[in-house]
Amino acid sequence: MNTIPYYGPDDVKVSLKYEELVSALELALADFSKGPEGGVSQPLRATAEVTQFNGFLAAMPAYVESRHALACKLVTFYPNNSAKNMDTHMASILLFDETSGLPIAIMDGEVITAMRTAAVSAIATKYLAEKKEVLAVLGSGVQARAHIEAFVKLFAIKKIYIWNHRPNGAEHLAKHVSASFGIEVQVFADVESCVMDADVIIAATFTTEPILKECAMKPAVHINSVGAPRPQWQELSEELMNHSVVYVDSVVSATKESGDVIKSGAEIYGEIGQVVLGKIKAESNRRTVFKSLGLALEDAVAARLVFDMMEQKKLT
Ligand SMILES: NC(=O)c1ccc[n+]([C@@H]2O[C@H](COP(=O)([O-])OP(=O)(O)OC[C@H]3O[C@@H](n4cnc5c(N)ncnc54)[C@H](O)[C@@H]3O)[C@@H](O)[C@H]2O)c1
Ligand SMILES: O=C(O)[C@@H]1CCCCN1
Repeated sequence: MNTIPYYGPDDVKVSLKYEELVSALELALADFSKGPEGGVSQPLRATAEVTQFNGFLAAMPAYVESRHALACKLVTFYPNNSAKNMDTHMASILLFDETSGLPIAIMDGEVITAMRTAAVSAIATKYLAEKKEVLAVLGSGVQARAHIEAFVKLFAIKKIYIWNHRPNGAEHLAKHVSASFGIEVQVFADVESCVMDADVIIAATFTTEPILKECAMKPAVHINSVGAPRPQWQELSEELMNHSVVYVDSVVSATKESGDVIKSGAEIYGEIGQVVLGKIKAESNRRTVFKSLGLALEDAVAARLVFDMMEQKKLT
Protein backbone atom coordinates (compact mmCIF):
# COMPACT_ATOMS: atom_id res chain seq x y z
CA MET A 1 0.00 0.00 0.00
CA ASN A 2 1.29 3.48 -0.84
CA THR A 3 1.80 5.84 2.08
CA ILE A 4 0.46 9.36 1.69
CA PRO A 5 1.94 12.55 3.17
CA TYR A 6 0.56 14.11 6.35
CA TYR A 7 0.67 17.90 6.66
CA GLY A 8 0.38 19.20 10.22
CA PRO A 9 -0.83 22.60 11.47
CA ASP A 10 2.58 24.25 10.88
CA ASP A 11 2.66 23.06 7.25
CA VAL A 12 -0.84 24.46 6.74
CA LYS A 13 0.09 27.77 8.37
CA VAL A 14 3.13 28.34 6.17
CA SER A 15 1.27 27.25 3.03
CA LEU A 16 -1.86 29.39 3.31
CA LYS A 17 -1.84 33.13 2.78
CA TYR A 18 -5.04 35.10 3.32
CA GLU A 19 -4.81 37.03 0.03
CA GLU A 20 -4.52 33.82 -2.00
CA LEU A 21 -7.17 32.03 0.05
CA VAL A 22 -9.64 34.90 -0.41
CA SER A 23 -9.14 34.95 -4.21
CA ALA A 24 -9.54 31.18 -4.50
CA LEU A 25 -12.60 31.03 -2.23
CA GLU A 26 -14.27 33.97 -3.93
CA LEU A 27 -14.16 32.15 -7.27
CA ALA A 28 -15.25 28.85 -5.71
CA LEU A 29 -18.22 30.46 -3.93
CA ALA A 30 -19.21 32.03 -7.24
CA ASP A 31 -18.95 28.60 -8.94
CA PHE A 32 -21.13 27.14 -6.18
CA SER A 33 -23.81 29.80 -6.64
CA LYS A 34 -23.94 29.17 -10.42
CA GLY A 35 -25.76 25.92 -9.66
CA PRO A 36 -25.05 22.65 -11.51
CA GLU A 37 -22.99 24.31 -14.28
CA GLY A 38 -20.57 25.76 -11.70
CA GLY A 39 -18.80 22.41 -11.30
CA VAL A 40 -19.19 22.20 -7.52
CA SER A 41 -20.58 19.05 -5.91
CA GLN A 42 -21.35 19.35 -2.22
CA PRO A 43 -24.00 17.48 -0.26
CA LEU A 44 -25.24 18.85 3.06
CA ARG A 45 -22.86 17.65 5.77
CA ALA A 46 -23.80 14.44 7.55
CA THR A 47 -23.57 14.51 11.34
CA ALA A 48 -23.41 11.76 13.94
CA GLU A 49 -24.68 13.08 17.27
CA VAL A 50 -22.88 12.13 20.50
CA THR A 51 -25.64 13.34 22.80
CA GLN A 52 -24.15 11.81 25.95
CA PHE A 53 -21.07 14.07 25.65
CA ASN A 54 -22.77 17.02 23.94
CA GLY A 55 -20.74 16.59 20.76
CA PHE A 56 -20.99 15.59 17.13
CA LEU A 57 -18.92 14.32 14.24
CA ALA A 58 -19.57 15.82 10.81
CA ALA A 59 -18.44 14.52 7.41
CA MET A 60 -17.98 17.25 4.81
CA PRO A 61 -17.15 16.02 1.29
CA ALA A 62 -16.88 18.33 -1.74
CA TYR A 63 -15.55 18.56 -5.27
CA VAL A 64 -14.61 21.88 -6.88
CA GLU A 65 -13.83 21.27 -10.53
CA SER A 66 -12.18 24.63 -11.27
CA ARG A 67 -9.66 24.07 -8.43
CA HIS A 68 -9.13 20.31 -9.05
CA ALA A 69 -10.09 19.94 -5.39
CA LEU A 70 -11.70 16.72 -4.18
CA ALA A 71 -11.67 16.31 -0.41
CA CYS A 72 -13.53 15.29 2.69
CA LYS A 73 -13.18 16.96 6.08
CA LEU A 74 -14.06 15.09 9.25
CA VAL A 75 -14.69 17.50 12.09
CA THR A 76 -15.72 16.98 15.70
CA PHE A 77 -17.38 19.68 17.69
CA TYR A 78 -17.40 19.37 21.50
CA PRO A 79 -18.32 22.67 23.22
CA ASN A 80 -17.62 21.18 26.69
CA ASN A 81 -13.94 20.78 25.76
CA SER A 82 -13.27 24.44 26.57
CA ALA A 83 -13.71 23.65 30.30
CA LYS A 84 -10.99 20.99 29.91
CA ASN A 85 -8.66 23.40 28.13
CA MET A 86 -9.00 21.39 24.92
CA ASP A 87 -9.91 22.65 21.44
CA THR A 88 -13.65 22.56 20.80
CA HIS A 89 -13.24 21.70 17.10
CA MET A 90 -10.85 19.05 15.84
CA ALA A 91 -10.57 18.20 12.19
CA SER A 92 -8.65 16.26 9.54
CA ILE A 93 -8.93 16.56 5.78
CA LEU A 94 -8.28 13.81 3.24
CA LEU A 95 -7.46 15.11 -0.26
CA PHE A 96 -7.90 12.96 -3.38
CA ASP A 97 -6.64 12.99 -6.95
CA GLU A 98 -9.66 14.05 -9.01
CA THR A 99 -8.79 11.84 -11.98
CA SER A 100 -8.48 8.51 -10.17
CA GLY A 101 -9.89 8.99 -6.68
CA LEU A 102 -6.49 8.14 -5.19
CA PRO A 103 -5.92 9.68 -1.73
CA ILE A 104 -2.95 12.07 -2.10
CA ALA A 105 -2.63 13.79 1.29
CA ILE A 106 -4.05 13.92 4.77
CA MET A 107 -3.76 17.15 6.68
CA ASP A 108 -4.70 19.04 9.80
CA GLY A 109 -8.13 20.62 9.41
CA GLU A 110 -8.17 22.95 12.40
CA VAL A 111 -6.02 25.71 10.95
CA ILE A 112 -7.87 25.37 7.63
CA THR A 113 -11.25 25.65 9.41
CA ALA A 114 -10.14 28.81 11.21
CA MET A 115 -8.52 30.46 8.18
CA ARG A 116 -11.13 29.60 5.56
CA THR A 117 -14.01 30.74 7.80
CA ALA A 118 -12.29 34.08 8.42
CA ALA A 119 -11.46 34.40 4.71
CA VAL A 120 -15.10 33.86 3.72
CA SER A 121 -16.27 36.47 6.27
CA ALA A 122 -13.68 38.81 4.74
CA ILE A 123 -15.17 38.22 1.27
CA ALA A 124 -18.65 39.07 2.58
CA THR A 125 -17.24 42.15 4.33
CA LYS A 126 -15.41 43.32 1.21
CA TYR A 127 -18.71 43.45 -0.69
CA LEU A 128 -21.25 44.25 2.04
CA ALA A 129 -19.56 46.70 4.42
CA GLU A 130 -19.68 50.38 3.62
CA LYS A 131 -16.68 51.13 5.89
CA LYS A 132 -14.12 48.77 7.42
CA GLU A 133 -12.26 50.80 10.02
CA VAL A 134 -13.86 49.87 13.34
CA LEU A 135 -14.23 46.15 14.02
CA ALA A 136 -16.28 44.77 16.92
CA VAL A 137 -15.63 41.14 17.83
CA LEU A 138 -18.01 39.10 19.99
CA GLY A 139 -16.14 36.05 21.25
CA SER A 140 -12.47 35.44 21.97
CA GLY A 141 -11.87 31.87 20.80
CA VAL A 142 -10.21 30.37 17.73
CA GLN A 143 -12.57 32.00 15.22
CA ALA A 144 -12.44 35.42 16.89
CA ARG A 145 -8.63 35.38 16.73
CA ALA A 146 -8.53 34.13 13.12
CA HIS A 147 -11.02 36.80 12.04
CA ILE A 148 -8.95 39.56 13.64
CA GLU A 149 -5.77 38.26 11.99
CA ALA A 150 -7.44 38.06 8.58
CA PHE A 151 -9.20 41.42 8.81
CA VAL A 152 -6.09 43.26 9.96
CA LYS A 153 -4.19 41.76 7.02
CA LEU A 154 -6.88 42.48 4.42
CA PHE A 155 -8.46 45.79 5.49
CA ALA A 156 -7.27 49.09 6.94
CA ILE A 157 -8.68 48.37 10.41
CA LYS A 158 -8.07 51.27 12.83
CA LYS A 159 -9.79 50.08 16.04
CA ILE A 160 -10.83 46.72 17.43
CA TYR A 161 -13.47 46.35 20.15
CA ILE A 162 -13.86 42.98 21.90
CA TRP A 163 -16.57 41.49 24.11
CA ASN A 164 -16.62 37.96 25.48
CA HIS A 165 -19.00 36.31 27.91
CA ARG A 166 -15.96 35.56 30.04
CA PRO A 167 -14.11 38.89 30.34
CA ASN A 168 -10.69 37.28 30.87
CA GLY A 169 -10.95 35.71 27.39
CA ALA A 170 -11.48 39.16 25.89
CA GLU A 171 -8.59 40.65 27.91
CA HIS A 172 -6.28 37.86 26.79
CA LEU A 173 -7.18 38.32 23.10
CA ALA A 174 -6.84 42.11 23.40
CA LYS A 175 -3.28 41.71 24.76
CA HIS A 176 -2.39 39.42 21.85
CA VAL A 177 -3.85 41.83 19.28
CA SER A 178 -2.20 44.86 20.70
CA ALA A 179 1.20 43.10 20.94
CA SER A 180 0.95 41.61 17.44
CA PHE A 181 -0.56 44.45 15.43
CA GLY A 182 -0.15 47.64 17.46
CA ILE A 183 -3.80 48.56 16.77
CA GLU A 184 -6.03 50.35 19.30
CA VAL A 185 -7.97 47.64 21.15
CA GLN A 186 -10.67 48.06 23.77
CA VAL A 187 -12.50 45.44 25.84
CA PHE A 188 -16.18 45.99 26.64
CA ALA A 189 -18.27 44.54 29.46
CA ASP A 190 -21.48 44.49 27.42
CA VAL A 191 -22.37 43.70 23.82
CA GLU A 192 -24.33 46.93 23.24
CA SER A 193 -21.37 49.24 24.04
CA CYS A 194 -19.02 47.02 22.03
CA VAL A 195 -21.00 47.23 18.78
CA MET A 196 -22.33 50.79 18.99
CA ASP A 197 -19.63 52.47 16.84
CA ALA A 198 -18.61 49.47 14.74
CA ASP A 199 -18.49 49.44 10.93
CA VAL A 200 -18.19 45.64 10.95
CA ILE A 201 -19.24 43.14 13.63
CA ILE A 202 -18.00 39.56 13.96
CA ALA A 203 -20.08 37.19 16.09
CA ALA A 204 -18.08 34.00 16.73
CA THR A 205 -19.37 32.37 19.89
CA PHE A 206 -20.74 29.09 21.18
CA THR A 207 -23.94 30.67 22.34
CA THR A 208 -27.25 28.89 21.84
CA GLU A 209 -29.32 32.01 22.67
CA PRO A 210 -29.12 35.34 20.82
CA ILE A 211 -26.28 37.52 22.11
CA LEU A 212 -26.57 40.29 19.49
CA LYS A 213 -29.96 41.97 19.56
CA GLU A 214 -31.51 45.17 18.22
CA CYS A 215 -29.59 48.04 19.84
CA ALA A 216 -27.87 51.26 18.77
CA MET A 217 -25.69 50.43 15.77
CA LYS A 218 -24.46 52.31 12.70
CA PRO A 219 -27.23 52.15 10.04
CA ALA A 220 -24.94 50.53 7.44
CA VAL A 221 -23.14 48.17 9.82
CA HIS A 222 -22.18 44.77 8.37
CA ILE A 223 -22.49 41.72 10.66
CA ASN A 224 -20.69 38.42 10.06
CA SER A 225 -22.21 35.69 12.24
CA VAL A 226 -20.28 32.41 12.17
CA GLY A 227 -21.62 30.82 15.38
CA ALA A 228 -24.89 28.96 16.09
CA PRO A 229 -24.42 26.27 13.41
CA ARG A 230 -27.34 24.15 14.63
CA PRO A 231 -31.06 24.43 13.79
CA GLN A 232 -31.98 25.05 17.47
CA TRP A 233 -29.20 27.56 18.22
CA GLN A 234 -29.24 31.32 17.73
CA GLU A 235 -26.54 33.97 17.88
CA LEU A 236 -28.61 36.89 16.52
CA SER A 237 -32.07 37.92 17.70
CA GLU A 238 -35.09 37.29 15.51
CA GLU A 239 -35.81 41.02 15.39
CA LEU A 240 -32.27 41.79 14.25
CA MET A 241 -32.45 39.10 11.56
CA ASN A 242 -35.79 40.41 10.31
CA HIS A 243 -34.55 44.01 10.17
CA SER A 244 -31.38 43.31 8.22
CA VAL A 245 -30.57 42.26 4.66
CA VAL A 246 -29.54 38.62 5.12
CA TYR A 247 -26.90 36.93 2.96
CA VAL A 248 -25.71 33.35 3.46
CA ASP A 249 -22.93 31.07 2.21
CA SER A 250 -25.45 28.44 1.05
CA VAL A 251 -29.24 28.71 1.01
CA VAL A 252 -29.50 24.93 1.43
CA SER A 253 -27.22 24.90 4.50
CA ALA A 254 -28.81 28.00 6.05
CA THR A 255 -32.36 26.72 5.75
CA LYS A 256 -31.40 23.31 7.19
CA GLU A 257 -28.73 24.17 9.76
CA SER A 258 -29.08 27.77 10.96
CA GLY A 259 -31.30 28.48 13.98
CA ASP A 260 -30.85 32.19 13.23
CA VAL A 261 -32.52 31.71 9.86
CA ILE A 262 -35.02 28.99 10.80
CA LYS A 263 -36.31 30.48 14.07
CA SER A 264 -36.55 34.07 12.82
CA GLY A 265 -38.16 33.09 9.52
CA ALA A 266 -36.09 35.96 8.05
CA GLU A 267 -36.01 36.22 4.29
CA ILE A 268 -32.67 35.24 2.75
CA TYR A 269 -31.69 37.87 0.21
CA GLY A 270 -29.17 35.57 -1.46
CA GLU A 271 -25.80 33.82 -1.39
CA ILE A 272 -22.49 35.62 -1.18
CA GLY A 273 -21.46 33.78 -4.37
CA GLN A 274 -24.36 35.50 -6.17
CA VAL A 275 -23.00 38.85 -5.00
CA VAL A 276 -19.55 37.93 -6.35
CA LEU A 277 -21.20 36.98 -9.68
CA GLY A 278 -23.05 40.32 -9.77
CA LYS A 279 -26.38 38.46 -9.82
CA ILE A 280 -27.69 40.19 -6.69
CA LYS A 281 -26.95 43.60 -5.21
CA ALA A 282 -24.51 44.21 -2.36
CA GLU A 283 -26.69 46.39 -0.11
CA SER A 284 -23.69 48.09 1.47
CA ASN A 285 -25.59 51.20 2.52
CA ARG A 286 -28.00 49.18 4.68
CA ARG A 287 -27.55 46.89 7.69
CA THR A 288 -26.42 43.53 6.35
CA VAL A 289 -25.95 40.13 7.98
CA PHE A 290 -23.74 37.41 6.52
CA LYS A 291 -24.81 34.11 8.11
CA SER A 292 -21.99 31.61 7.68
CA LEU A 293 -22.48 27.88 8.30
CA GLY A 294 -19.17 26.75 6.80
CA LEU A 295 -19.00 24.80 3.55
CA ALA A 296 -17.05 21.69 2.57
CA LEU A 297 -16.03 23.36 -0.69
CA GLU A 298 -14.04 25.91 1.34
CA ASP A 299 -12.06 23.13 3.01
CA ALA A 300 -11.43 21.35 -0.29
CA VAL A 301 -10.12 24.53 -1.94
CA ALA A 302 -7.88 25.34 1.02
CA ALA A 303 -6.57 21.75 1.25
CA ARG A 304 -5.68 21.80 -2.46
CA LEU A 305 -3.79 25.08 -1.99
CA VAL A 306 -1.81 23.50 0.87
CA PHE A 307 -1.05 20.39 -1.20
CA ASP A 308 0.10 22.42 -4.24
CA MET A 309 2.34 24.59 -2.06
CA MET A 310 3.91 21.57 -0.34
CA GLU A 311 4.51 19.89 -3.73
CA GLN A 312 6.11 23.07 -5.04
CA LYS A 313 8.41 23.19 -2.00
CA LYS A 314 9.62 19.65 -2.72
CA LEU A 315 10.83 20.85 -6.14
CA THR A 316 12.76 23.87 -4.87
N1 LIG B 1 -19.30 29.22 10.01
C1 LIG B 1 -18.24 28.45 9.99
O1 LIG B 1 -17.70 28.16 8.96
C2 LIG B 1 -17.67 27.97 11.29
C3 LIG B 1 -16.46 27.26 11.32
C4 LIG B 1 -15.94 26.88 12.55
C5 LIG B 1 -16.61 27.19 13.71
N2 LIG B 1 -17.81 27.84 13.64
C6 LIG B 1 -18.57 28.18 14.84
O2 LIG B 1 -18.06 29.39 15.40
C7 LIG B 1 -18.28 29.39 16.81
C8 LIG B 1 -16.97 29.68 17.52
O3 LIG B 1 -16.03 28.65 17.23
P1 LIG B 1 -14.54 28.68 17.80
O4 LIG B 1 -13.76 27.68 17.04
O5 LIG B 1 -14.04 30.07 17.88
O6 LIG B 1 -14.78 28.14 19.28
P2 LIG B 1 -13.93 28.39 20.59
O7 LIG B 1 -14.28 27.31 21.53
O8 LIG B 1 -12.51 28.59 20.26
O9 LIG B 1 -14.52 29.77 21.14
C9 LIG B 1 -15.86 29.89 21.56
C10 LIG B 1 -16.12 31.29 22.08
O10 LIG B 1 -17.49 31.39 22.48
C11 LIG B 1 -17.55 31.87 23.82
N3 LIG B 1 -18.75 31.30 24.47
C12 LIG B 1 -18.92 30.06 24.96
N4 LIG B 1 -20.17 29.93 25.47
C13 LIG B 1 -20.80 31.10 25.26
C14 LIG B 1 -22.09 31.60 25.56
N5 LIG B 1 -22.99 30.85 26.16
N6 LIG B 1 -22.37 32.88 25.21
C15 LIG B 1 -21.49 33.64 24.60
N7 LIG B 1 -20.24 33.24 24.28
C16 LIG B 1 -19.89 31.98 24.62
C17 LIG B 1 -16.26 31.41 24.47
O11 LIG B 1 -15.94 32.19 25.61
C18 LIG B 1 -15.28 31.66 23.31
O12 LIG B 1 -14.94 33.01 23.23
C19 LIG B 1 -18.88 28.02 17.14
O13 LIG B 1 -20.27 28.10 17.18
C20 LIG B 1 -18.45 27.18 15.96
O14 LIG B 1 -19.25 26.07 15.74
C21 LIG B 1 -18.33 28.23 12.46
O1 LIG C 1 -17.78 24.42 8.84
C1 LIG C 1 -17.21 23.90 9.79
O2 LIG C 1 -16.14 23.32 9.68
C2 LIG C 1 -17.86 23.93 11.17
C3 LIG C 1 -18.07 22.56 11.66
C4 LIG C 1 -18.76 22.57 12.99
C5 LIG C 1 -20.01 23.38 12.94
C6 LIG C 1 -19.77 24.75 12.37
N1 LIG C 1 -19.09 24.67 11.11
